Amino acid sequence: MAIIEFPKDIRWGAATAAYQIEGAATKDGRGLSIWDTFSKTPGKVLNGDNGDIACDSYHRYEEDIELMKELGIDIYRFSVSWPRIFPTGTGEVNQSGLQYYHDFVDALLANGIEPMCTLYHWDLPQALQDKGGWENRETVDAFAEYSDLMFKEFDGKIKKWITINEPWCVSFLSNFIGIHAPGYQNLQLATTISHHLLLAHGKAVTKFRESGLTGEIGYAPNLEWNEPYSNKQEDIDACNRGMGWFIEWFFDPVFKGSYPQFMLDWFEKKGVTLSIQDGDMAFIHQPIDFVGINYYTGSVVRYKENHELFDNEKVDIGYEKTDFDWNIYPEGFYKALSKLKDQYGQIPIYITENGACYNDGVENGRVKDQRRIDYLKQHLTSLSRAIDSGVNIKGYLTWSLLDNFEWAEGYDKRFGIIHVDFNTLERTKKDSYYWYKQTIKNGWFDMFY
Ligand SMILES: CCOCCOc1ccc(-c2cn(C[C@@H]3NC[C@@H](O)[C@H]3O)nn2)cc1
Repeated sequence: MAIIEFPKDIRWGAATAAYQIEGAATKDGRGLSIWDTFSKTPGKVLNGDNGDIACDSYHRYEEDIELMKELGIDIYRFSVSWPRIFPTGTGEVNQSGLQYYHDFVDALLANGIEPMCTLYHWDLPQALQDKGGWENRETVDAFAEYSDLMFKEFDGKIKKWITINEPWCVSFLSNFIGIHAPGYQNLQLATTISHHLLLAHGKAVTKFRESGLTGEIGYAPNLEWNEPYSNKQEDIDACNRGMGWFIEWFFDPVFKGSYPQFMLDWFEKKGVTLSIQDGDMAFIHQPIDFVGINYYTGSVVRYKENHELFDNEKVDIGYEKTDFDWNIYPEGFYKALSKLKDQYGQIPIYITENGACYNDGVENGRVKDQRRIDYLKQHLTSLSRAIDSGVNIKGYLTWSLLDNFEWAEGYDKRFGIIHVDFNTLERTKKDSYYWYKQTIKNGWFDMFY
């Protein structure tokens, strides 16, 4: 017996995002997003998949909420499709879009499930991209306008707001590595965008505070753990640069009011500079109520001269991997959360994404995804270790409730605890759904059962 137990007041939830599950891409006045454009650009998304239909949750959310209710979660993280509210990103409001989210949120509340709303989960209105997207500071102000409208429109219904999901993915994965929308490969552009995203976060927080509305607001960075291959300083430094790209670069401005000097110096060596205007850091640095942490994987990393962006390389030392070919590295989850506490103090943390890609199918009405159960056990154990070590964990929301559109991987990569047949849209509860349901009910689990 190895019982892993959780505090009685921890929140248990699940997470999704608009473009990945809603479908109804042109329904009821929704405008185009950069992911509508990107997914229909040949070669960008595996199998040419797109979000036109996805899980059709736009029409099936009542069924999804029934599944959430049976699961026993008390909080559900979803995102709002910005182009459903402002079809061109700013200006005229689409009342049908607002009404859809009122109907959805009302149904959550009627079923005793608290909505946690992500305002930006990557589906930038294409009309804003056409004017430079996140490189253009006008997009920052458009986001503040959109956020302000949402705060006031949903006052009293939504009390947990997330401004930006995974700013590292939005900036560097999408504009330097280039595998996500809009798909550029320019380090200066990506770094400028990372600053504008944090500024957008800050201006939205300002709007929220000025509104005087009740509720909590935060953002949801993602991070990967880097474990030094050896105790050689060059390997340790190589890991710190790799993690600095996810942690210090996106945490220091918010929690310390400045970018980390070691990262600024490194970027300067790469010919990259940041144009920070007067007042920017004050917006970014203002207090927030929680931080959402998205964790999936970690790697062993060592120094490699003149290699990639940070003179480092991942070393595959044979860790078991998910069907996304990511290391299963639960130790990194515990170490990352401990690092956040050591460096930034007792900020309230919600785990806003954690889960695994396993592509098990339906056999005789059942999905035997034991590997996902094992992944969840290992990572929830790391979470328990972090809680026992004093990390201020407020909740855990698994990614994801449903199999969905996994960006550049399309529907090929399944993260759900509920299987979705993308031909029939039939939902099938996986073994992991039942395991998670029991764990939520008990508030504990047995590692070996
Ligand atoms: C070829 C080089 O590749 C470099 C790294 O490439 C990636 C790709 C993907 C990710 C990635 C995907 N996810 C899951 C999502 N989080 C938000 C939610 O929408 C989930 O769908 N998190 N991180 C990271 C890095």
